[in-house]
Amino acid sequence: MTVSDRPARLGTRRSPMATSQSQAVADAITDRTGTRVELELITSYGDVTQARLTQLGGTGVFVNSLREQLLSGGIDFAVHSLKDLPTAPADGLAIAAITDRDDPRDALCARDGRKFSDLPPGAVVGTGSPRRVAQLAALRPDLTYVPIRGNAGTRLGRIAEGEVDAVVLAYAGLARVGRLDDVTDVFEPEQMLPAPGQGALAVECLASRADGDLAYLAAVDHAATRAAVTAERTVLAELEAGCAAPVGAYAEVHDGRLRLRAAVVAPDGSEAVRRERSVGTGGDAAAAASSLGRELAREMIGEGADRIVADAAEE
Ligand SMILES: NCc1[nH]cc(CCC(=O)O)c1CC(=O)O
Repeated sequence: MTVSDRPARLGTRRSPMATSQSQAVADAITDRTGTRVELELITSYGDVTQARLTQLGGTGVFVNSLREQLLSGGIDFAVHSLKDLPTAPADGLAIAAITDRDDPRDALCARDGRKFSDLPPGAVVGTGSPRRVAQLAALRPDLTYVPIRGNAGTRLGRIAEGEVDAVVLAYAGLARVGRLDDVTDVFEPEQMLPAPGQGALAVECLASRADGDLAYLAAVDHAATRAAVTAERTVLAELEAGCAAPVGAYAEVHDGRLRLRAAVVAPDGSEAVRRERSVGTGGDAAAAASSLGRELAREMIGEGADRIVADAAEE
């Protein structure tokens, strides 16, 4: 028998977004490999705390509980939003697959169907992400940016309650919770670069099983997405920045080339380092992607990007 009797246990956070994306990955695995997959709901610290993301002290608040379950054998593999995954590799764990990326852009959901350019001066925009605040402030210093927490539904609720005039969220996340009707504008990468890894999902498991009994997970790996997010995450790692840093990075494969764009923007939008660079994707794509990210980051550091990151971390 090629298909195991016991379904594989996929660990996921409990939020509607997490369970929706985890179910999509579970279905893709079953479609491509015939392996049955069962969701195990895990509560994470990031889900229960009301603290601002920037005050939680470091990266990984959403992934630690899942990783504990992987290491203790409570689950077989976990699905993470790649942008929530720290760039440092975790001891004993491996990224067995990175699935085909969903729309990586950020989206605006505003009262009265307004576009970003139609928001009146002083309008209140809710977002807890320093990357979003910095890039938005660079475009519209005349708006007021306030932190906001909670899942997508809670954040969208703040508009109806009159607390904010608009919120900015990942388009992919809104799609996963069925809230695309709330989107009134979408930011192109030329205006605002997404978080490294935004829109992509990672399947993580014990390193010792990735080439063993869980080798079938490679069936949902997507090579072009893996190359793109490798380049983006290398920029973040080289800048010694975490997921709460004002760093945007986006790479895409086009006509056989991997094009990487990145921006580091001061929290008030007053200062920015933006660069882009591309490389041919023939040969070892993973190696080309990481050297592309490293070279771009070095250029940016030469222009003071590391200082902007360090200053932002002190605020
Ligand atoms: N930090 C929370 C988080 N992690 C992943 C997504 C969106 C989906 C994705 O990028 O895959 C979100 C919500 C948001 O940024 O609006």
